[in-house]
Amino acid sequence: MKILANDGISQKGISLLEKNGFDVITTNVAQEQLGHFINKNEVTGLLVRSATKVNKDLIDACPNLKLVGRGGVGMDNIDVEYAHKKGIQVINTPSASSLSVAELVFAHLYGGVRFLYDANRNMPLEGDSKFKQLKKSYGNGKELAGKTLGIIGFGRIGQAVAKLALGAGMKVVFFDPLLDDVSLTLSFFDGQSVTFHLKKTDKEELLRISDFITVHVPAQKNYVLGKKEFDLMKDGVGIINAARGGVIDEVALVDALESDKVSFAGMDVYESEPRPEIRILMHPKISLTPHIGGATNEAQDRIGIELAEQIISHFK
Ligand SMILES: O=C(O)[C@H](O)COP(=O)(O)O
Repeated sequence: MKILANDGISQKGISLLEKNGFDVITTNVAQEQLGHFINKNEVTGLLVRSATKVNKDLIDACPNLKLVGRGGVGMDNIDVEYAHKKGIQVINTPSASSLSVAELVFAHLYGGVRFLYDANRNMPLEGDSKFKQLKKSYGNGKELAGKTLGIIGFGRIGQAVAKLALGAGMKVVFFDPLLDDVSLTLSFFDGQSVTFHLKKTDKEELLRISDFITVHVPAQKNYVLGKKEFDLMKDGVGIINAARGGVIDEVALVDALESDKVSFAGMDVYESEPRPEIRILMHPKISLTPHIGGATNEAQDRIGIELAEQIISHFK
């Protein structure tokens, strides 16, 4: 059986598949040529990340496709319902990248409260006075410890973020329409553990009391944070979006940054991807990353292995 990993797959995933008799192709075929390539090479399993779109057109063009695997969490680039209708199995790896996304959220948070994104851009090549001036302008940083982190969406990634926050000495509040109380156990390297019991907070209350807000929900039809929500927030709040573009209204976000309602934003995903709007790209109070939440060696290894194991058990 031939598998095309069109957006790449870790070597560990490839090796496991090959050891079990699968033929793995790792070429990146352009969207327009994908249907032709799949048919010509008799590919029956297509693996993707977020770049390749598995839409109705592609599914219709590939009648011999039996499985689509998403290396990652979000399935918004796959027409899952239509694939199922055509008898195609669709799989993903819902938990393999949670910790990596959570760590990126913290990279944005720690970077935000100490102005790292701006300091990097502005460090002078020479000149004592410019250095002194920057030292002063970045002289009112904040500690995360003791502050309140509001987490909207409390699935695997939201909970992984919460664990890091609790470990960093933050107070955590969460809102998730599907959950009430959650117990989280933090395990330490020496085998000790601590369990925290968290109660769901009302969304409005979360917006009012949080010093930082991070969103961890799937792709949405409506904004989760727009003008109405920004208006309710504390002055100087920090905002993180490592979930999906379209979850936060970017026009309202830029307005809130300009009025100092929001002090900084950390963004890994954009309403317009892969080319974010220029006002987002150039904004001095936004820390930007190019959709790399799950892009660590560890997460990609776990993803590759999990995909391979699911494929092996499905076809054997
Ligand atoms: O949904 C996901 O798993 C993340 O957004 C990662 O997307 P990527 O696989 O394109 O990096």
